[in-house]
Amino acid sequence: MITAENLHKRYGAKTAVDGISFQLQPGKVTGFLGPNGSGKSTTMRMGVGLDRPTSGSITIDGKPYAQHKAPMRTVGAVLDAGATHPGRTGKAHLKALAATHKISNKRVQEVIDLTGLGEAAGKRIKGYSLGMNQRLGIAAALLGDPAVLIFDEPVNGLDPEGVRWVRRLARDMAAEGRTVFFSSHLMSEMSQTADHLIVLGRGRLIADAPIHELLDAEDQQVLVRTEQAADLANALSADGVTITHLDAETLKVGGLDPRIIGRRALDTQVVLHELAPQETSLEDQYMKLTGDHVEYRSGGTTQEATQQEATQQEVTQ
Ligand SMILES: Nc1ncnc2c1ncn2[C@@H]1O[C@H](COP(=O)(O)OP(=O)(O)OP(=O)(O)O)[C@@H](O)[C@H]1O
Repeated sequence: MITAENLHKRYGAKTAVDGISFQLQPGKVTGFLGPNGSGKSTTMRMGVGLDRPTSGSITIDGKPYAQHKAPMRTVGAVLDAGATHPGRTGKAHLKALAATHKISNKRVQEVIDLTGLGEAAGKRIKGYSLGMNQRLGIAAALLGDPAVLIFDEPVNGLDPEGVRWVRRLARDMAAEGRTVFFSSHLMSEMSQTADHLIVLGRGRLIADAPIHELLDAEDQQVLVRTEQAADLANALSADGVTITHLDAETLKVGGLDPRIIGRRALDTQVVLHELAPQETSLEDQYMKLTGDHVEYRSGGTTQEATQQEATQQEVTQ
């Protein structure tokens, strides 16, 4: 279990993490989302003792990382997959790490097999592709068979097969009862991998919820097709209901459950040709949540920026 309590980190005048609290549960993949510079890596680094909180705490199973006697057996982390000795072979690197925790060579071979490093394990790390480096980082994290896994952007630079592999690994590890904390800014990745999401914006917590809640909580839109669009719009109109006429026979309805729309149509003898709830994508949801918390914005027109701000206002209202 990973617990953050009022965690702060400042670098000089820069506040990287601004008073966040959360508790991650075992048996779940928790996705850690946020725009560039929002404090994800800093939080993870503090989790494994590579950075010290300015105030507050982050603990693993009730203790700061550094106080665990055999940290590799408690937490496996992939924070900077490139942090290896380039002249060593992957296997030598893993053996050296294993030796620090009295982990057997048998286990070294197990993680080599588990991560699909295969023959590459016998080659020097300097010749590794980004994907091989990621696999090596993950192999190192798994060496101590830890109950907590912290992966910072583990799918970065991986090919589609590699991405699928990491996704499956994260799910399998959680299914075994481990706590899996996984950062990415690929929303599609999160929607397929995470059970729970923690979203940061400019160092602050802006969401901490099961993924389905983030998707369902949104005012779901329902597409309705009928030749009696005007009659149906009349029957549905009420406070809190938004109705957009997309064309003469198509309405987009917000603020009403599709079952209620169907029931009203029946009551008013309107024949429906289509009644289709529109999926809110995690991507949309994420843009809405973080719209106001982006530190590094890519060049866009003023209109785009204004629209983004308008969207944010809708969310906060
Ligand atoms: N060692 C450091 N010294 C000074 N500022 C830092 C340091 N590390 C991080 N920062 C700043 O803290 C903020 C948070 O950075 P962090 O790397 O944690 O964000 P992130 O969410 O992981 O971003 P990304 O998705 O780009 O990796 C950024 O503004 C960053 O520039």
